[in-house]
Amino acid sequence: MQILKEHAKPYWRDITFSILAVIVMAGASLWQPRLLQNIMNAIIADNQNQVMQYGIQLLVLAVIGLVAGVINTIFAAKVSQSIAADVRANEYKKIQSFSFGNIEKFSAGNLVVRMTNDVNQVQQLVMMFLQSLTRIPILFVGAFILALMTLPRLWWIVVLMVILIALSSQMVFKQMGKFFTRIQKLIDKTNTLAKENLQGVRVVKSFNQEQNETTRFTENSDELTHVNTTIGYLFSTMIPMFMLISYVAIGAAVLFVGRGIIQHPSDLAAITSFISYLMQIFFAIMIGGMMATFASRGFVSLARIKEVLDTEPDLTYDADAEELELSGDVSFKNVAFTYPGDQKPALENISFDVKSGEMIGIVGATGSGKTTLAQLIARLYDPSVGEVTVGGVNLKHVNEKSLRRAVSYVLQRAILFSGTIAGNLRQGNQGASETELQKAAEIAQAAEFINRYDDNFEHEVEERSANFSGGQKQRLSIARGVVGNPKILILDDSTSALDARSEKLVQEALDRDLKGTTTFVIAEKISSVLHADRILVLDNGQLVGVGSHQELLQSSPIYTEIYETQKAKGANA
Ligand SMILES: Nc1ncnc2c1ncn2[C@@H]1O[C@H](COP(=O)(O)OP(=O)(O)OP(=O)(O)O)[C@@H](O)[C@H]1O
Repeated sequence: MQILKEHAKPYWRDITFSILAVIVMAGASLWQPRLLQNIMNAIIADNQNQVMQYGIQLLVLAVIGLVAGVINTIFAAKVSQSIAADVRANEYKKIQSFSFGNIEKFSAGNLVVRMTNDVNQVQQLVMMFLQSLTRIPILFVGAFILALMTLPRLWWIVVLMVILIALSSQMVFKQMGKFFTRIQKLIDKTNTLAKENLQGVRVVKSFNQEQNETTRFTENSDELTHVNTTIGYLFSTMIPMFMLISYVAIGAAVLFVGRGIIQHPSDLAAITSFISYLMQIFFAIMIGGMMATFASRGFVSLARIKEVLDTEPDLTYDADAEELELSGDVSFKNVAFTYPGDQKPALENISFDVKSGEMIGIVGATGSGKTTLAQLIARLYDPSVGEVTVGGVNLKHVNEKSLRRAVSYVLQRAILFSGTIAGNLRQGNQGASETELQKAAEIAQAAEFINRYDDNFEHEVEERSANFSGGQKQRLSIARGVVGNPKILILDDSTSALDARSEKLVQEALDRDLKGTTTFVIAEKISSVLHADRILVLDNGQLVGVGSHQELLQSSPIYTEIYETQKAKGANA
């Protein structure tokens, strides 16, 4: 609720107009039966003048109600759309401040649902609130009082009908509330399944998993349909049930009034207006109940959005930290790191110093902690123990801009964004000139294929970069990494999709053109780091060897074993 209050503040004027319009609407609805009663009495009394007078009043009232309805809808739609847009923007802004760890905790798919489906629910909640929240109580209380005033001796019919409808609607709506929570969870799951399936479409197809994937998705989708249908059934039984109660009430009223109608002819007009009020009470309870149930769905969404907005980024930058030109020196001092929720540390007791301009290879078995180490240099996570410094500055106190300018991290999986090649490369350096783009592309061995396009760097990158091969994506990703001429470049297995010749050309170009840059090359194949100044050998999260290739062959059994195994397989040919 706090979120709604905060986001509603800028729109208080529109909200006031909308609520005023709704009050007028409710007033018009309540006054209509009264006027009809007056018209009928005038007809019975054969007073043509009064019939005309009330008839005109009825017409004016209808127009007022209509205009108020339109005004209410316009303002309610405007306010609900604006609040939803603000909530969505704030959520997006918050998510941008999240660390890797924060995002992993929610999962990307789940965050997308919280920014789309949940925001839509909140928008509907606001709309409903502005259209019905004031109207329903006014209508209920007004119709209740007016019904009693119209035919006071039938008070017991009104009270009995209210009790019966309220009790049965409470039963039905309580049941529905449970289903709405379940629907939300199923929508989350459906989205995750669809996203996983489409993103991993190549795996699905190559492993012939279409049938299994379809079954998994269908089961979930069927359950969603089942819950939605059950809600539909509940509605379809609820409405006739409520109608029955109100018709019995109307029947009773007609019966009791009908007996004395000859003695009291004015009761004929009163009974029509009494019936109208009974119907208004009935609709107020039913719509109020429905609103409360739908609102419960909106409140579930609000709570999910609140969870995102209330999450503190677990990695923040000191706003007062001075912007510096960081050097390429990197130090790890007794660093240990455990992923959130994990028991076992991914890295333990890591210490080393790297000087500007050095080329450092990082090798080790799968899961030994190579990527984790690289992520600590780029400050995607903070170490659990110890400290990491870049250019002599502890990363916990570094200026964010300085760090991003100094460190460029080319990820294991090349990810490009839809747009143009130039747009993607400039993510590494917004102000890069055409010449700088060309230079970066040449280092990454991407110039050759980019220059083959008529539109060169303006060539389009499709969604999920589907129009590029794995090797081309990696080259573009490397080009993006070097275009800013970083002080520190981390290549996390970034040449794995390149043939041996291209890989060698990239390494030679890096040696030649990024001379002062400290380069960390994470590689599965030792052949990729043979020429490194030093190689760090990781094993099960521990640093078990540091030295040149030749030194490690003398000093590190683990390194020698990996090297020999790869040599035997011809991997380093
Ligand atoms: N996001 C994560 N959450 C929890 N545990 C993780 C996460 N990422 C990695 N790990 C765990 O941390 C350990 C080190 O993983 P890391 O990715 O650093 O290894 P790696 O040497 O780079 O492996 P590879 O060569 O396969 O890329 C592994 O045991 C892995 O399961």
